[in-house]
This record gives sequence, structure tokens and C-alpha cells, in this order.
Amino acid sequence: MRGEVGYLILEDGTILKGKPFGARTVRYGEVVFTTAMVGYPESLTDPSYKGQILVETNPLMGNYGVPSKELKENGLPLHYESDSIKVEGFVVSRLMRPNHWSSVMSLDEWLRREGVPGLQGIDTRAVVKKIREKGVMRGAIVTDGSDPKEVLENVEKIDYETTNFVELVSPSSPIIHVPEGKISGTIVVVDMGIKYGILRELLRRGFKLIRIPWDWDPIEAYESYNADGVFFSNGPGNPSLLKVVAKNAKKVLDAGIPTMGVCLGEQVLALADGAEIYKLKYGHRGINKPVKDLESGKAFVTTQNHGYAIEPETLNEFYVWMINLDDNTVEAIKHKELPVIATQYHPEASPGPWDSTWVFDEFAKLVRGDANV
Ligand SMILES: NC(=O)CC[C@H](N)C(=O)O
Repeated sequence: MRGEVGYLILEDGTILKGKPFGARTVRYGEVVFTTAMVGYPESLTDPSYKGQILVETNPLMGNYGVPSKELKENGLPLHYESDSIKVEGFVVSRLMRPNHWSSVMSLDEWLRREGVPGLQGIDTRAVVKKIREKGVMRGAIVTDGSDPKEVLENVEKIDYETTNFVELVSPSSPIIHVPEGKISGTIVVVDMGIKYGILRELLRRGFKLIRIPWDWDPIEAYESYNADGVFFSNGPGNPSLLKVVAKNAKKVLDAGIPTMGVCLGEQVLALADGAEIYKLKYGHRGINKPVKDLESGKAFVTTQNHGYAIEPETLNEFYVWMINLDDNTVEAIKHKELPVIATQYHPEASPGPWDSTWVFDEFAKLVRGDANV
């Protein structure tokens, strides 16, 4: 509608006026930003964004519309990271009309169908400057004409830190994926909100996957499915809330099972090791983050989406394998003796550069038993 007004509200009292798109409603969340230039379908459907309002720094969004879900590999849509939009709200500077061969609808229509509010015409650089200065903040997105001052009062009531978002995005019963072609092994995937991109990478390497609910015991599944390895997935929210998963991860380590973790999965393995996790001021979210492998000396451009990081000095049986070249934070860890590796960044990209999909090859070697850690 012409003249319609919406708001982005931050807990420090900032109220920014924009133009609504998508669903007309009010949603609350932690306000975070990504510097990714492309890949909004992947970002919007990434379950790790549950509980967060996503601000895009790239000024033009929606240019290539919404890709078809029919473009698939091993039964999974190629450009989606889950079956629905997971962000609480989406904030852009300029919403574009789509023009692309694979587009089936506009961003506006997609958000409307999924009940997710969007806001355009926001000076996203100003939002980023504020978040970089004050740290990540709670906030709200208003697109239904509600009074922003009243909504601001409710922002104080939300608590991102103590909410278990994992249980909202994890399956309630096991899901099995069988790769097309030869099966090279079976992996138990502890699904804390796994991205399809990770499933696609594991399936590409011939693994049959048993996705179990986040709080199930992976050892039981490992034994009953006669599996060859365990994978701890990415996922939303504060890792310190996941005591059950950390306890299960400890059991997996004690059993010496070949294991890999990504992002939240890495944090959970670190917790199982007795290490500490802290919250970053405004997180790492983007697709051009430089990471250095301390063993090979090589650097990679990586995809990242995390708000927490491992305190390196508190690691016990793990050591720091890779670091972030922007701020030296931990980006990957390796176990000193066991076949266990984990990254904080996303080697599956989705969206982003495929420079580090080789980490999944390393995991495949560990599962086959033909690599030294
Ligand atoms: N992508 C993820 O798995 C994110 C992990 C965790 N929620 C964080 O923000 O650090």
C-alpha cells in the first residue's frame, strides 16, 4: 500500500521508519547483520537465524527473486537451507523487482506467504554502525501499523540468551537420507537445526544420514544403525543452554567415534571438552571472512554466521586448528588424539565460496579410517 509505514525498533530506543513488505505483523528478536552480497534465499532459510531479525548490508536485495524448490540434489532443494523461512524479520535498504530464469516469485510474495515481515527503505549502514558500536541488540520489526513506542516496551521482555531455539528447529523424530549411488558409510547427525547445505555435502560423499532430534543420545543411534561416524550440526541460540547435547558429545568423544561439528556443533564439542564459550560483540555474519589454517599456513575465504566463540585458552583435549584473520578468534579445532574435527565457520558455504568444502573430505577420510588426525 502506498504511504504505508513500518518500523525497526532497537532496545536502545532507536526507531527507524521504513516501508513494509512481506507479512503485516509484529515480530521480536535479536537484531543482527550480514555482509553477504548474495544468497538471501539461503540466509533466510538458515535455521541458525531462528530468533533473530536479519539486516542485510548489501543495498539491493531481491534481484534474482526466489528460486524454485524443484532444483534438487539427493532429494534436497539446492538453494534452500531448510523447508521454510527461519528469520523473525528481514530488513533491507532497497527491495528489487526480480528478474531471473529460476525465479518463481518475488521476495515480497515469499515473505507474505510464510508470514514473515520485511522492511525496506532502511539505512542499513546506520543500523550496522550502531550495532558495531553498542553490540548486538534486541529489537522488533513492526509492519502492521502498531504503535512503535508500545512495541519498544515489549522488546525488554524478550530474552534471546535464555531461550532454547534449537528445540523449535530440530525434528521431533529421526529423518533418514539415502544418497543416490554407492553408499560409503552411515553417519548419525545430531540435528540442532541443520542446514541442507551440510546434508548435501555429506550425501555427495556417499553417506547415508540418520538425523536425530537434538536431545537424543547419538551413541544409541550409532549402535542401532551400525553407523560409522557422528556429526553435530549448526543451530540457533546460546550454546551454553545445550547441556544435554554437551553431555552426549562427551560420550561420543569417550567412545572415540569419528566426529565432525560445524558452528553450534563445534561449540558443543568444545563444551564437552570442558572449554568456555563467550558472546562476540556483534558476531561474524558474511560470506567473505578470512580464515587461516595454522597447520598448512593456507588462508580461505569463508561463510560465517555465529554470535559466540570458543575461549582458546580453555581448550583441553582439542587445539586451535584455524583462526579468523580479522580478529584472531577460533575458527576450527582438532582433537589431539581422536578422529574429531570441527569448524566455527561454514565449510558448506550456502551461500558463499566453496573454498573449504575439503573439510568434509577430511571428515570422510576420518570415517574411513585412512587419515591421521
Ligand atoms: N550457525 C550456527 O550454528 C550458530 C551457532 C550459535 N548459535 C552462534 O550464534 O554462535
